[in-house]
Amino acid sequence: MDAKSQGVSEGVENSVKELLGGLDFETTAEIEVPERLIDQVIGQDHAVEAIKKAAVQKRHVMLIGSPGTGKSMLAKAMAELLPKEELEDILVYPNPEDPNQPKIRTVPAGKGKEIVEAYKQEALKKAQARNFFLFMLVFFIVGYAAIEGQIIWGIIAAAMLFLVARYMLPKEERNVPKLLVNNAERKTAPFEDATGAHAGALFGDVRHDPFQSGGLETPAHERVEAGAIHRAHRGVLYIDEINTLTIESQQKLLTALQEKKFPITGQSERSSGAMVRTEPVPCDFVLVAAGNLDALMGMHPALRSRIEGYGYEIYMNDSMEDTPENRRKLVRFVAQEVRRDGKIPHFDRYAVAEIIKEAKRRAGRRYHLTLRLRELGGLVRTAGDIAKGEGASVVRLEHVLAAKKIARTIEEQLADKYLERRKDYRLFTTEGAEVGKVNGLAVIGESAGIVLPIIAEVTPAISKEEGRVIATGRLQEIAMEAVMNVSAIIKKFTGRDISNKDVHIQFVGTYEGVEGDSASISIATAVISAIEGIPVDQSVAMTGSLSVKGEVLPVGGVTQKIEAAIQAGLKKVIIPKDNLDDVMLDAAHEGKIEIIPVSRIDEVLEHALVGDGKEKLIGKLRQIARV
Ligand SMILES: Nc1ncnc2c1ncn2[C@@H]1O[C@H](COP(=O)(O)OP(=O)(O)OP(=O)(O)O)[C@@H](O)[C@H]1O
Repeated sequence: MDAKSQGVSEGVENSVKELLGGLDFETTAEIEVPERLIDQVIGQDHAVEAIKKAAVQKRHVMLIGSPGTGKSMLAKAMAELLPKEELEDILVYPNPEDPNQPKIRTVPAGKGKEIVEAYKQEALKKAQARNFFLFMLVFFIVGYAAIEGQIIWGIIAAAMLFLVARYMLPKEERNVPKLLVNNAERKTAPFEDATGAHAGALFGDVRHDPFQSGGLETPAHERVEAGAIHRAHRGVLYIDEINTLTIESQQKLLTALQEKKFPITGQSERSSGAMVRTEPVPCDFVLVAAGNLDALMGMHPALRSRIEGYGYEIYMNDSMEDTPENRRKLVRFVAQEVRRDGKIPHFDRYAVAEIIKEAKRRAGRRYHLTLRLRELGGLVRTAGDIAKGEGASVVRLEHVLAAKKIARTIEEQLADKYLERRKDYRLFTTEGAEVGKVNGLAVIGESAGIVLPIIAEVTPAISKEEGRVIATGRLQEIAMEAVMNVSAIIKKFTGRDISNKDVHIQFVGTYEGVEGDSASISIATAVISAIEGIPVDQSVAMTGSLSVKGEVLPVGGVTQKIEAAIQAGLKKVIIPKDNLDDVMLDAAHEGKIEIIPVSRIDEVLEHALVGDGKEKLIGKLRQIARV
């Protein structure tokens, strides 16, 4: 469908084209996706280079960074780069000299299965010959007894013979080796994700045998189970949140890394498996350890230094620059995710543009695109599911917008609830004018905006020596500092001596998680309004930090704050001029509020205050500012 038939104006079409980095396509079905996983990784060029080098040199890698930026994807990609020809199968054999120390053999990949099959055939042949002999013997005994008229005794004798043969004679199948690690069907080197694995799953285990004698027991070698370190032999072992492994496990991991082989023994001390210990089992893997910065703290120093000394440590990017090239990569990302999912339809260009807009919004940084691509991929899938549910053959803009409503973060959902509750109590007003009351804006968590009303009252000082600034509501330290700065400005700009006054500032209904000094222009406005007795327009919301010179400085989360103001029904929003480029409203919010960029406090007051006295005050402020 072209722009005209979708009723899209030329202006919108141009901005979509810009968002798509100039790419021209109808749906993502036309976008080429590279074959290899490593070429699909977006925005982590440094990590990709290191992984490629590490794969050639078989080095260990440590990836540190935020969740969902592609750490496990890189580890998987590394497994694809390792040579498949070197893969081996690992077999465990019974040891006639010491049954508790099974033997270990390696053979080229694919051979293991053949060997086990051959042993089984051999055992079957022997068993068949023995059973035939046994059958003949029973037949003769019973036959002979029948001739002698002693059939009952004959049957008893035959049964006993059968039991003896069953339990006493050696069983050929007990000598069949077990295939511990089977690489026959592999198309690439193994990738083992051992995140959160307990010791048994990581280092292998020997199962407990409830029947330990009398010919009923399962031979030790059959009870041996390989661990992730063994299955990762000649491939990649990936462990996320490496610091959550016990120190003992990290120590063992270090030994396995150094020795490149590690015997398997029963992990549970009181089980019969604990007596069994195999010969060392090969585990020549590349370790890709991952985690956030905390992971480094909780890591065994020797293990860390092993990786440092024999590999690469990489810090993952959280965002990438917003360039046409990188936007094109995100277009490819949508195509990749659609193909990977396999069940959702492809996206049309407007839907992809909205995803890229969201990537800008989520970056939380000017001129950047987010690289928390797992979350963005979640949005892609939700939009796909909605489209599919409707029976649509392509995912369109409306599906992405609907998905954005569903795929809200916990913080955003919390903000919704907060807003709902506050509507009940009407903690803020959206019309009229009031003295000393301002609709400030704040963010909770990283992703949700809220309206944060601020009230200021000025009273004669209680203390005889000097007035004080008293802040109530649960203010965090930074906000408290903002209050202090503001009082300095007030003294300077109002020209009034407030040293004999107490200024009370209340953050209405604040709760944990609100922080930052982004409320300082709101505080200043509320206090100035209270001192001068000039009312504040309640249909205005504002955010911005204030310097002691009266400049309005940029703050974080403007988009989310503006969205909160729109949802609260406010008409105008004052933001720092420097934040104008950070505003990334989606289609549902665009044009719903008047955005006023400002760079000085007098501009804030110009737009926020109403009534007499206003012009005089602002004139005075400007005069002071010029001095
Ligand atoms: N840099 C990237 N390039 C392309 N796709 C990505 C990237 N990062 C994440 N993805 C997508 O998100 C999915 C999840 O990412 P992945 O599991 O690799 O994240 P992670 O960093 O290992 O997160 P965690 O530490 O929480 O496990 C990937 O399978 C892929 O679809």
